[in-house]
Amino acid sequence: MTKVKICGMQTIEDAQYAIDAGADFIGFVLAPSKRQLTIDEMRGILEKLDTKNAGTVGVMVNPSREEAEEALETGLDYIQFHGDEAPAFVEDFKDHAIKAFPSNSELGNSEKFEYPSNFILIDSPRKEYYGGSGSQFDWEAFDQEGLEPSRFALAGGLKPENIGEAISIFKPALVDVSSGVESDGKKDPEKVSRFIKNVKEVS
Ligand SMILES: O=C(O)c1ccccc1NCC(=O)[C@H](O)[C@H](O)COP(=O)(O)O
Repeated sequence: MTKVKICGMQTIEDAQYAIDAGADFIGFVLAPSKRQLTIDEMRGILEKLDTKNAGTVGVMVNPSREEAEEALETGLDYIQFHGDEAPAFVEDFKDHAIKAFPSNSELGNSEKFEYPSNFILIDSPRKEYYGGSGSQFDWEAFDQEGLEPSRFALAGGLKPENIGEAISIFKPALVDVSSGVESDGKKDPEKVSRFIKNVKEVS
């Protein structure tokens, strides 16, 4: 079954709602973003959250080794490396790593899959920030050759209305959403529930 990550959590209530609605992973953005949290703010949420049914992910862009280690020390399960991190850097966080690439990355799929990470996430091209744009990339033009299905994660403009089609095209192991489950810039419980329900229905 396709797993679901709901990203861009900013409050305990939103994070707990997503977990209780069936999210497999919840994400906190620790990089420049309209959703950015400090490590201390994220720690404050994690301390109060019942996370036994979901993995927790901190999204970082080109962090130093010390910053990534500090984030993991809060009890996070994974760091999502959303910048231009090298394979050797990600290797040091093996078993706790998701590596993201924009769909227009110059790296071939086999080079991406050489990264020693739990998931390889394909997101839309970068805009103002490195992720969370809410834009869908050209699914038909994207070459899936070389993608390793058990580690392939899909993001970029996903929403309750298009997630069924996305799963039928890509058959990803994980789907990741932020903007598509928001209204007026805040997580919308109805959209979060509908997104998760639609994923479970088709996978
Ligand atoms: O969400 C952000 O604001 C963000 C900013 C900088 C780097 C990464 C960011 N998000 C990472 C995610 O995992 C998002 O879920 C992913 O980019 C998809 O976002 P969306 O297109 O809004 O669903």
